[in-house]
Amino acid sequence: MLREKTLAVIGSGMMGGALACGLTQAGAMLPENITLFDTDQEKASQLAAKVGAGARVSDSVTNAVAGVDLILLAVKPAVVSQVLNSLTQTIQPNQLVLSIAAGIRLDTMEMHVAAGVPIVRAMPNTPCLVGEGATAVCLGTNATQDHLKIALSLFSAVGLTVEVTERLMDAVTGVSGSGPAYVYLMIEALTDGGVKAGLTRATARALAAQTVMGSAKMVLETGEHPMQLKDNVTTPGGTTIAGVAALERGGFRIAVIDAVEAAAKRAGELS
Ligand SMILES: NC(=O)C1=CN([C@@H]2O[C@H](COP(=O)(O)OP(=O)(O)OC[C@H]3O[C@@H](n4cnc5c(N)ncnc54)[C@H](OP(=O)(O)O)[C@@H]3O)[C@@H](O)[C@H]2O)C=CC1
Ligand SMILES: O=C(O)[C@@H]1CCC=N1
Repeated sequence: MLREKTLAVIGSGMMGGALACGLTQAGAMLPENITLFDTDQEKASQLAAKVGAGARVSDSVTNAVAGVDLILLAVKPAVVSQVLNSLTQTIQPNQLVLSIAAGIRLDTMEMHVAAGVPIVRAMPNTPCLVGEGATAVCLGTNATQDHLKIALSLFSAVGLTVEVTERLMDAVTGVSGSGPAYVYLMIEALTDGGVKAGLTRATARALAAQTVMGSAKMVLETGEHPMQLKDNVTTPGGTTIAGVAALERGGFRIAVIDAVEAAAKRAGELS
């Protein structure tokens, strides 16, 4: 179903790039069905080369979206309304707008499109690039179950996808939209710890990243509570409990909770 669709990606930055490349790498979309637009045309051309042979670059946002099935808004939140305003006459109700902008609500976007245009709001994350994204979607007033199916098939091609009510989108942004950054800090810190303990940086980084990936897979695949999985690692009187105690002394858990809360609050401010 998705492979026959045409897609315009507006904004060739980190997330537009992660989705466009992730979708073609997964074989979910054909490069020749993807048109890229960015105010910096060179950036769009560089992305097109990564998306694959046949990916198009448009010289204007109007030309990019005219007649395509799907329009992915991957610009910064502050310019979403401006981009939609410039396209009010162009976007038709038989097209589907997908916005990934943090904080920008459906009702705000609906004010800038013609009557009947369906919009799906989504919050993906950068691991979509490697098919391991986590995305939440919610439907605008004119979006039907068919539009939901299309959105789910698009984001599910590059990872896990859930549907939430819109009031939870800022929370999603705090957990999984921004979450990869917290995990990278953890990987970097684990790596530094390994280097401090005598490992080469390359070895420490590989071990740290694989440990994060393996631990995440254990949570997803065993269905066990993370606390149980943690207990399974902590041999009585052993090494792990010494490390866990050090993390608790450093306020690790509350620091992560505060990070999610701060990011969610910031998403709310962007609206
Ligand atoms: N990065 C992430 O992990 C995630 C980001 N998002 C959302 O995705 C969106 C994009 O974020 P991100 O990719 O990080 O940002 P980037 O700045 O990397 O990408 C946005 C791109 O859009 C370009 N741009 C600016 N104005 C226009 C315009 N009018 N028309 C077309 N292109 C334009 C920007 O150019 P210039 O740099 O010159 O402004 C830039 O190249 C944001 O709304 C963000 O909230 C959602 C989930 C995760
Ligand atoms: O930092 C940001 O605002 C975007 C939204 C979620 C991840 N990156």
